[in-house]
Amino acid sequence: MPARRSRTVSRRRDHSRTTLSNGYGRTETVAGDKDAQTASTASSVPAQVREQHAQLAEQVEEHRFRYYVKDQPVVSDAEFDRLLRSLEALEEQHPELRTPDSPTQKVAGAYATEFTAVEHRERMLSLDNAFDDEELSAWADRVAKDVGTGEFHFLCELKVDGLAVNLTYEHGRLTRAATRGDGRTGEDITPNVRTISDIPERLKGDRVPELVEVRGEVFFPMTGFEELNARLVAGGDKPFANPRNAAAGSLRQKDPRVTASRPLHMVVHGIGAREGFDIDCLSHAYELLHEWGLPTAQYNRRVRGIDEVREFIAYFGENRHSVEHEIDGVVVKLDEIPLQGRLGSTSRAPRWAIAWKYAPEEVNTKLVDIRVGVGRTGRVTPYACVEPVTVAGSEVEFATLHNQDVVKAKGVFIGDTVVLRKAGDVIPEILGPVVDLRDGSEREFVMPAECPECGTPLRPMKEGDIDLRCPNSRSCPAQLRERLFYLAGRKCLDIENFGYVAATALTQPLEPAEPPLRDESGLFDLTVEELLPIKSYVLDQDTGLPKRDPKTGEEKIVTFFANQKGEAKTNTLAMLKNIQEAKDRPLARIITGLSIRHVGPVAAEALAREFRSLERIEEASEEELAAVEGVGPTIAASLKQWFEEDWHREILRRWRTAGVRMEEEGAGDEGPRPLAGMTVVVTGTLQRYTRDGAKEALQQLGAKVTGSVSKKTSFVVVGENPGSKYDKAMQVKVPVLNEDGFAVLLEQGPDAARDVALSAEE
Ligand SMILES: NC(=O)c1ccc[n+]([C@@H]2O[C@H](COP(=O)([O-])OP(=O)(O)OC[C@H]3O[C@@H](n4cnc5c(N)ncnc54)[C@H](O)[C@@H]3O)[C@@H](O)[C@H]2O)c1
Ligand SMILES: [Zn+2]
Repeated sequence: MPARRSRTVSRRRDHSRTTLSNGYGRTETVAGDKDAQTASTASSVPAQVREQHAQLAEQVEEHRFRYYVKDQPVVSDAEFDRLLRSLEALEEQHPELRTPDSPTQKVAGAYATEFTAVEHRERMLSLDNAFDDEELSAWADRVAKDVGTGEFHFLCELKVDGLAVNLTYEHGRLTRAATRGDGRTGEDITPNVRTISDIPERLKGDRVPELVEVRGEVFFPMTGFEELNARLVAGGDKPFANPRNAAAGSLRQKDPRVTASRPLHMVVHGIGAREGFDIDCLSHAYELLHEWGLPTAQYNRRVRGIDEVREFIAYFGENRHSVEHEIDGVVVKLDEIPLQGRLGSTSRAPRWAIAWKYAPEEVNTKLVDIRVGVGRTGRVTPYACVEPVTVAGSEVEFATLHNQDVVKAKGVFIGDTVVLRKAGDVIPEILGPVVDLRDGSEREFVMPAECPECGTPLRPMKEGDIDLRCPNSRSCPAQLRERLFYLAGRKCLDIENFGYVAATALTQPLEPAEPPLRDESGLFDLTVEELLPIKSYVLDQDTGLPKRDPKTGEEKIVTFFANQKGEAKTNTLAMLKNIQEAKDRPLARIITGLSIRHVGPVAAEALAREFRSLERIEEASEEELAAVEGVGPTIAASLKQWFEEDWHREILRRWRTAGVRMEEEGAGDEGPRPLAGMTVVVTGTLQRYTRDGAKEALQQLGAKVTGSVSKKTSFVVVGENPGSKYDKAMQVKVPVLNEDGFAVLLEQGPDAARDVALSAEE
């Protein structure tokens, strides 16, 4: 890099006024006072409009400075885009205001004094945006018109949300890397970029060019973001508000060792100055760059017409999160390079490309409070209450925070402005705080010592657990309500007309004093007479707090089961009928509904398949439980603990008395169970049975099928290519059956099978 090209920026604070003076040099300015004065004397634009324009321009400049130079924006991209759009609209009405100095006319960005300023050989531009289909079509029409009669293609690319870099390769060697800066001059970040493993130091192959400027986006993968913030906070440093800022902040470091410690990646999305090779299309250029070892995008698609562009946009609108980096849109480009030249560029953006923006998934909002909720297994989880905002099409008021360590790791304080993200159907989450907006009034979250609903002191279930729990599992109103709601829900008994309000009313009525249910044992004994007098709050499912009437502000109280005449509502009768019908649900659903810690639908299925009745599960030893595929030691221990509680066994007793079927259908009436109590392991490939088929045949006869061989194993059945289980069986002297021996076991029973078993001595 020739020295005459570089200079530090501090000396470049020349014409007109800057909006911020904090030691950073800035090339961007709002229209200087002098311009404004000359213009105001000669123009018809009212002073008020002029003032409004100046203010807007200043705001835009300030936000750009915070975004590009400080890597700490204080507003969301959507908010920023709105500001810029209003500025453009104002200039549309009053074209005189659109001076070359206006922020609408320039490539946004600047360069900080910490870095050496370097000039790009070819300018780096921004992109024009399309926010709706009309804007997209207008652009495409214009391209078609300017291209004329010739054939052309669109190249669709993902718009990676990171920061732009320019890599200069001379004779195949990386000689310089720079940020975009103001488009002409960027910051020299060569040592930092050399630490990114995606970016080759030398280009591969024997056709490397004399010179090429490669443009791309450096990004921070979503998966590494939480970890980075946790690390920063633990070290007393400020967390980043989102992955984009983390990428920019990590790359723009004085000390490249810091950059090296961050998991940065790059995707190539353009080409600048070049010598020593020719290309006809951008897509071909990417192929070349790929051959040279550069990280080109894998999702680009070259298409013929705007309809195919729309398909691409729609596809990635749906599959936005299948990509390893954040995307905020799609960039559509004219692929043919000579035609690009014919269309040319404005002062800030090429006319041959446009960026389609997807609806933003990130917004800034205020973190009003952090409260805790109690789940059905007693786990107490902090959640964020934010000033309501609309994001990804829905209004968000709460975001999950998982546990107190997560709150700490995110580095957020109550009172912070935070970046909230809602991606698709995913539960909203808080990414990070906007540290630059703190005023000192923010306070750290402290985990409460007591259950917010029953006042019992919270504690970890066992030593070393991060999660705190309310140990009052039987009568903590929150736990009981959540358990009942879950029990009645889709995954379990699937009782219609039994939702959160019913669960609340049955367990914590305001009237009468005595609730119909003190735990779930009485569920099947409920009578209509008990339900009619009940009055209760309507609790918010997210917070557990009473909902209020929006008009009066008063807490809502409902008579949920009776109509105004005091008679049962249709829904109430339907609910009671549905409860009775639920007695016949499959065993797995009943098990799931017990809210045994760690026992979800999958484990419940495995247990039901293996033991076929709740009684047998209760009788099984911890070892036997753990041996079941899909169960394992944690769940086995949890099951044992659960059955130790008297009130848990009482639930089962009362349900049984009420007629709940606690056995697998057909259990008990499938005839003799000659293999009851036996444990069998199947290994290797059998000819006449699939693995599952063999298992089922054994289970029907009462045997338990497990995955590991021990002294207690009754038989090991071996097919072709058995593994170490066969050796183990020989070692511990368990009878081994080949496929014929297996048939004997199924048809004639264990004694006959023992006679035909292969023994260790053989
Ligand atoms: N929150 C704030 O305060 C704030 C301030 C300034 C800018 N911004 C945000 O920054 C963006 C505007 O920045 P901009 O002027 O760089 O324009 P832009 O992001 O709309 O488009 C240009 C940039 O897109 C990037 N890009 C990603 N994928 C690309 C691809 N496949 N092909 C070509 N380019 C690709 C390049 O880095 C290029 O420089 C907006 O999203 C804006 O909201 C936010
Ligand atoms: Zn409690």
